[in-house]
Amino acid sequence: MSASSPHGLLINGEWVSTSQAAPNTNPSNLADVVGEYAQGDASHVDAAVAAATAAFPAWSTSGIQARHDALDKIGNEILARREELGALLAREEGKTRAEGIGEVARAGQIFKFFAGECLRLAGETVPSVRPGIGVEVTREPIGVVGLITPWNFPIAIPAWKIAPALAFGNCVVLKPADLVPGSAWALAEIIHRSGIPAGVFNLVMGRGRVIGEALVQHPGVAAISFTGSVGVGRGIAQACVQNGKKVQLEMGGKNPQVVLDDADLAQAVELSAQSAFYSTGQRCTASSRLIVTQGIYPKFIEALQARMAKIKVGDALATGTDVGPVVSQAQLEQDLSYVEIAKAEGGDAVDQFQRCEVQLICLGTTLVTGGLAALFGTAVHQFASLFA
Ligand SMILES: NC(=O)C1=CN([C@@H]2O[C@H](COP(=O)(O)OP(=O)(O)OC[C@H]3O[C@@H](n4cnc5c(N)ncnc54)[C@H](O)[C@@H]3O)[C@@H](O)[C@H]2O)C=CC1
Ligand SMILES: O=Cc1ccc(S(=O)(=O)O)cc1
Repeated sequence: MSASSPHGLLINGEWVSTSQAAPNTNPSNLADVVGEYAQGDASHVDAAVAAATAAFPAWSTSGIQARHDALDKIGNEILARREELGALLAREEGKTRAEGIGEVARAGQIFKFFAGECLRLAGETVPSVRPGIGVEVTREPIGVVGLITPWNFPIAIPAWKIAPALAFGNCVVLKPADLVPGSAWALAEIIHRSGIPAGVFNLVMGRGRVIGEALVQHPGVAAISFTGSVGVGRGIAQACVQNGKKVQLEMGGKNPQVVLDDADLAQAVELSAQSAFYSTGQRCTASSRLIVTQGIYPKFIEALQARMAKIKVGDALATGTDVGPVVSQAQLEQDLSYVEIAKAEGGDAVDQFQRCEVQLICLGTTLVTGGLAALFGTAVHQFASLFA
């Protein structure tokens, strides 16, 4: 098939169509379908792993200059197309256009950084305790790596994982998040045209329980790198240990922001507002818990509420929007359930809360005050523009 819609899988350097495809919907406007994207099954994982396995001997010995040149070229194209790809990202994920462009630029820089790393591959020689014996430490590729990525950074997190894997001579099967296949597909298309050999990089889109699990269970996959929820990550860790695979996990976090009596009020308010609400709070580094000492508490809360009132929530692509929609209806429902938990755990009031027009999946910005020690006692990674 061609690279046109429905967007196919990339296996062994070929675009592959499937019997199933899924729409990629704009969370700012549910009537806007970004595109149809192929949904693979376990047989596509088998084919992608076989292609990557076949490509591995040549790629892993291809030389650092060839790998540098490929990654540098990919990085340059991403950077040159940052506006277009940033708009696509904002359209499919709901972060604002500026945030989308910033993320795309970051992805381009990541490829260029790892292009540089190809050229300074180093090892170590260390003396042994046994006379006349030397110890040499070298870094070697491990084979085929399966990369499973989340929806909140649809291009930067794939870039974090793909670029170093390729730089050090591994071959890749990427399974992007089902909600946001568009940015990953665009990235795959750029990688495909960069001239890297067929099979070195493969894209298999589809459901986590189908494609993700098939990758994790596949005997031909030497390592898995995963970013996503705690529950899924735990299951992946167990399966990888059982199957003798290397595994790298980045899962939920719960980031508190501490504001002490002697804080610079304006700076503390700005950092808190940016950290909690921008990117719709859908960021591993977002703060979701505020710990404020008593001396500054009243003026801090008042100033934070005034700052929140200025945040414009709306269509991610519209001029002037500060905070775009929540990524999906399911995530919105999860976010709303956290507001209820916060209230049930002793929150006094929901001070700011906006829901947008029918077409928008929006949470708005929410602050729950009071009972701070009790609030969200569980280590929930809430991913909502919500401060408790
Ligand atoms: N630390 C972070 O950056 C992230 C944290 N999260 C947290 O996870 C919550 C839920 O987000 P989800 O998208 O539902 O995360 P998720 O963990 O379900 O999905 C992440 C990736 O894993 C895949 N996946 C799902 N089930 C799988 C399975 N059984 N085996 C292998 N792969 C599987 C998904 O298709 C996706 O590509 C968020 O609300 C947030 O709290 C989500 C994304 C990123
Ligand atoms: O989810 C957390 C996250 C993901 C990506 C980045 S960056 O764009 O690479 O800086 C930051 C935070």
